[in-house]
Formats: sequence, C-alpha cells, structure tokens
Amino acid sequence: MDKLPIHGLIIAGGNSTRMGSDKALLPIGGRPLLAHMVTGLHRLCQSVTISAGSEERIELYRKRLAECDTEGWQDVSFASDVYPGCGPLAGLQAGLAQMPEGYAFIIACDMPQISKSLLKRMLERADGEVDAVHAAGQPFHALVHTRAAAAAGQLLEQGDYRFMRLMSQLKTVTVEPRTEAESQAFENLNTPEAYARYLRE
Ligand SMILES: Nc1nc2c(ncn2[C@@H]2O[C@H](COP(=O)(O)OP(=O)(O)OP(=O)(O)O)[C@@H](O)[C@H]2O)c(=O)[nH]1
Repeated sequence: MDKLPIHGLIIAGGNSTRMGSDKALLPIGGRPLLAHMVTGLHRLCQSVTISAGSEERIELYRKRLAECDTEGWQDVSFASDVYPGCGPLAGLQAGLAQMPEGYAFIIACDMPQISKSLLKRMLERADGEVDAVHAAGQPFHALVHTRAAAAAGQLLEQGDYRFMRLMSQLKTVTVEPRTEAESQAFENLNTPEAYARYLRE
C-alpha cells in the first residue's frame, strides 16, 4: 500500500504505573509491543519518531528494536522530552518539534489496533488549515500539525500539562469511528487485565 503523506509519532515516555512494567516492551507474539507499533506506523507513514522521554529510555528502546526483525524500518527517529516528567503533552511537544513539517499521526505506545480506515478519513479532513483532527475526547490516534509544538511548549512553560487543554486551544475537527474495528483503535493496554484480554482475543 502507498504510504500516506503524514509522519508517525509514538508517545512512549510514560511510567506504566498501572501496568507495573514498561508497556512498550510487553511481549506480543515474541516481539515487544513497540516493535508492532513501529511496524504498523511504518506501513502507513513516511517516517516514524518515538518520543521516549529520557536518553536512557531511548537507548533501551533502540537496543530492543535492534533485536527485532526490522521489516525495513531501520530509520526510526527518537525524541527526548524537553520538559521531563510532564506527561504525554511533553512527549507530543518533543516529537512534533523535531519532525518534518506537516501532519503527524499521534499514537500512544499502548494502542496496537491502528485503524487505517479511520486514519484515512481523518486525513481527508486535514486540509492544512486545521491544526488537529481527532475523535471526540480522544487525544491519540489523531492527526496534529507540527506547528502545534509551539502552543504545547507555551502550555508546558505555564505548568499546564493537560493534553486536552492543548486540543481545546487548537483549531480542530472531529472524526468519529463508524465501526467496531475503528472504535477498537482507541483501546489502550494500560493494565495487566487489558493486556491479558488483548492476548486472548
Ligand atoms: N514522552 C513522554 N511520553 C509520556 C509521558 N507520560 C506518558 N507518556 C506516554 O503517553 C501515553 C499515555 O500516557 P499514560 O497512558 O498515562 O501512560 P503512563 O504514564 O505510562 O501510564 P500510567 O503510569 O499507568 O498512568 C503513553 O504512551 C505513555 O508512554 C512523558 O512524560 N513523556
């Protein structure tokens, strides 16, 4: 399939407190979840960036990905947080700030069920004028223009770390899932129960 004219960003610098171990490294079919996420994004996007938080985490992820079948995606980029410890908004800011200009497809590291059909409908609404295209109440599996890095940085400077606060400041349009499969794109593996359920299904 032809790649879409977007770049992929995986936000992956969290603490995985609810899971109790690093979500990005959860084994699925013998490979870490992060490798599945990179493969999924690489098929759809021009490039893949992982916003991994710290330099230590970047080294760990680089090493773990290098152990996997790369399926052609040796060219993954990494970003470290400029505002460490400030949550997903800091991950978004760090990633967007170093990505090629344009729309970035933003996904959390614990969302393995990327929906190509939903993404394509989101892209149809990304006309260059809107800053972000997302489903109501959902910050991830969304398109955000790289110019939003500035507004994210301003919020972080003010000590406001709320991701949806950024969305409320941007010019956005919403695109809702139409099918069960599209809705599943928003499911996170953020607890051991969610992970066990995903492995069973
Ligand atoms: N780069 C970066 N990513 C983050 C940060 N905090 C959370 N994330 C990522 O943002 C996404 C959504 O965050 P959460 O689901 O709350 O992840 P989490 O903080 O690891 O999980 P909990 O500790 O259980 O709340 C996940 O993919 C996290 O890896 C951060 O400070 N920096």
